[in-house]
Amino acid sequence: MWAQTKMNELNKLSPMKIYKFGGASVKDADGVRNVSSIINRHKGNQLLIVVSAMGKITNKLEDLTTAYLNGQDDVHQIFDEIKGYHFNILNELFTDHNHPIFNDVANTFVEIDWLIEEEPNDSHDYIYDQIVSIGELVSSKILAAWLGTLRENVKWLDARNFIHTDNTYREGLVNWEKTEADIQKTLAPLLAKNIAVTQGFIGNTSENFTTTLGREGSDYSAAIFSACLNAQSVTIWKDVPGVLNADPKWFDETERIPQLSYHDAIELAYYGATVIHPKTIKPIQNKNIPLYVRSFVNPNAPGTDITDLKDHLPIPSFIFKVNQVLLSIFPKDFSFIIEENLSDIFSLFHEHRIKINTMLNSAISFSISFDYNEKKLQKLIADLSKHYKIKYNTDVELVTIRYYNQETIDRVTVNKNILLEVKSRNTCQIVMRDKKPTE
Ligand SMILES: Nc1ncnc2c1ncn2[C@@H]1O[C@H](COP(=O)(O)OP(=O)(O)O)[C@@H](O)[C@H]1O
Ligand SMILES: N[C@@H](CC(=O)OP(=O)(O)O)C(=O)O
Repeated sequence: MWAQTKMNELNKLSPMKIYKFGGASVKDADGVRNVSSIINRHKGNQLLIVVSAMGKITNKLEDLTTAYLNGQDDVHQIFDEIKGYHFNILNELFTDHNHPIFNDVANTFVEIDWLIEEEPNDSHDYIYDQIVSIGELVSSKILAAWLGTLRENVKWLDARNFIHTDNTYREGLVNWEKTEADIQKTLAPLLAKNIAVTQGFIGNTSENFTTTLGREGSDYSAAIFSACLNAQSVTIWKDVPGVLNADPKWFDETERIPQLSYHDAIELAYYGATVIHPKTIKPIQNKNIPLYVRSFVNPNAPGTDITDLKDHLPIPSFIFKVNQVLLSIFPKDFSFIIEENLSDIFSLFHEHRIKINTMLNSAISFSISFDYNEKKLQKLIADLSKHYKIKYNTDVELVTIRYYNQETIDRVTVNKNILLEVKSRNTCQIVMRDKKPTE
């Protein structure tokens, strides 16, 4: 009660805002300039900027990790490409090559140099986090340095001093109590006098080792900071005009959703609308903080406001996932699938870190669709086959329609064979594949 009153007072006095910029927004020097000009429109302090690694650098850092762990010859070549990419951006931004940012970035990369000199004896997930986190550290340093040429009171902050996690490397679980305490004690007073640039995606264990929060986790970082600061709002700047009723990469005619409830946003993100990371909404919903999705290409355009709106989505929304596996599991003796079998099956999915996208059970089979990954699939099948008979199809698609009707189902299933269909009151999921020309 006391803490809540104190937080409300703090909020009244210092209405902080959070801006989150993803990799696409800072993929080159023009991107850094554009992002800085968006930030620069904000008057005064009390702004925290959360930034991801530049462009597709996280994928490149993943390649580097794999090459190092496998002892491949191209480790140094991949690392040089990563460094070259960042130094090209720096050279384009800063004419003064004595600017301290050049050394700062070089020193950050030295962490990787030291690591890859040694044999990879630590756990693979630990090594992954130590390498991949460098992407966010470098991008935030570059953005802060460039912003510092445009305005005063810009501070670079290490998110690892605030976001505390357990030691589940690659999927750090946030210690909310410790995180909130540090953010309120140290970050809130700093933001009163500065605007700060920090990293998405990364955290720290109690033993001071870097963790990551799961791929695409920077939106989630922005939500953690917002919730712990009791911020006035959080804005995530994207390459799209807002949340649309389908991914424009797959759908030609999309519509922007101007207002969205937290509830619908959670559902869309959960089913795979990649515009928002699924973990993002809950922390800010708990504090009733509005989430604005805006276009960094057109920063004055209206976008989408995600709030505690009571109305549901005004139009049906579609989420496509390609490259799915549909796997059906049968008891070897053709007995019924019972709770004990389900418990076995779910444990194996959990053990192999496979996220279930949809499932359906019948008397003698249980069918599940999930993202295709050859290695994980083969290991899962090997384990399941000990007790069950397995049938599976790869290369199938999953479409989820929120607020569906027959017309929308007919629209997405033209020339498709439906392999599985699951309906709840508001959501329909269909696993399907292209009809063969003879069908
Ligand atoms: N319903 C949707 N509305 C808008 N964009 C969507 C939707 N579903 C998927 N997307 C995709 O999300 C992308 C933006 O998210 P993402 O690439 O993760 O951003 P960032 O990495 O910059 O944070 C868009 O380019 C778009 O292809
Ligand atoms: N760079 C990390 C974290 C992230 O969220 O990035 P982005 O905001 O560009 O999706 C990743 O690619 O997974």
